[in-house]
Amino acid sequence: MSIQTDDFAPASPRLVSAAPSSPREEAMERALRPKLLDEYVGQTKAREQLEIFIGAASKRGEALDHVLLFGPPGLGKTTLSHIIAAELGVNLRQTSGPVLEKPKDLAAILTNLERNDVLFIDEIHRLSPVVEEILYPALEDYQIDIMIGEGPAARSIKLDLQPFTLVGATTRAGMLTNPLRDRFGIVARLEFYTPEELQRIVTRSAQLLGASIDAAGALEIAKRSRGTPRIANRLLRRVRDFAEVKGDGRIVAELADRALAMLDVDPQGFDLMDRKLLEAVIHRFDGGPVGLDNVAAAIGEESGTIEDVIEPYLIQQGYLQRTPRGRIATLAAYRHLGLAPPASRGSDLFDA
Ligand SMILES: Nc1ncnc2c1ncn2[C@@H]1O[C@H](COP(=O)(O)OP(=O)(O)OP(=O)(O)O)[C@@H](O)[C@H]1O
Ligand SMILES: [Mg+2]
Repeated sequence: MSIQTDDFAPASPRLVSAAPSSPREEAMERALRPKLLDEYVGQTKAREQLEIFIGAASKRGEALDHVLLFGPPGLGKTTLSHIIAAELGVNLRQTSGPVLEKPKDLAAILTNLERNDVLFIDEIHRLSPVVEEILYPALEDYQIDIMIGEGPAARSIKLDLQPFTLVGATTRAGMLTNPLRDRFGIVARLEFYTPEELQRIVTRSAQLLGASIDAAGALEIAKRSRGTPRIANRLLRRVRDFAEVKGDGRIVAELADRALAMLDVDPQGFDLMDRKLLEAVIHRFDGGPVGLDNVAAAIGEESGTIEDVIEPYLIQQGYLQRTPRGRIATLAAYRHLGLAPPASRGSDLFDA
């Protein structure tokens, strides 16, 4: 009997979590992934940079400079790494920081790369220091030093590699060591998408899924997706289910609104977790400033998850501020929760 891996997914994964929630969802994502730069919506700055550098490298028949992609989960880092390889017309070899336990794991991959191939290392901030060490000469001179033999007879030999491009992805650029960061010639920071960009993504995905949607329906989903394509595609699938059961299958704004309200995704795209975080800062810590660890303890969430997944969007949207003294809830947060801001607060803290 075959086992459905989906059965092991948490019973109710956070609907607007930016992380993929199940193997089934990952398969769906692969199907919706744009394959070429032209289909990749938004991220104008990163796209323009890459277009030029990829064009130039291809023209010269050289390997593209090493690329670092960073930004919150679900914004398209993995997608972009596949596109880079496809645009260069080379193979993509994919691995991740935590998978590469020993130097020889990385050496095996490096020595098997063909000329100008792309090596994609996801979660590159989690490389172990010994593995990172052999990466430096590989990136700089396309060479690695490996040890052969053991004990007193052991010696190190240099091996030449084919020229290649490392594409590193991370949600935490701040956790990269300086020597590693310095070795990337191209650094692209992925930004949250605008509602209009997400509307294009939702429309395209609906087409691929054979779902019927109008422009306003797509925009309603887009506005409630926390600036994140992964969430937009997930909400689209849920709304489509709703449309098939409660409507005539067509996704229009009013139906999308009803479906998302039922799923507890509010008009800003915030879910229970976002509201819990803002409420904790306001009610338990008088609006802040409060340290990350205290917030984490108050809402029972890991501080890493708060920092990488929950708070970047709240900060970008101006609901939360990160200051040296801790997190502060802004006036917008009070308003969003229907609360009166404390009179004692200087209004200079808040954006008007
Ligand atoms: N620019 C884009 N245009 C269209 N679709 C996109 C774009 N970026 C991402 N997507 C969609 O969002 C999904 C998630 O993207 P992806 O897996 O590349 O994110 P990620 O940044 O690698 O996330 P993580 O940090 O979790 O690894 C993809 O399946 C893809 O369909
Ligand atoms: Mg990824």
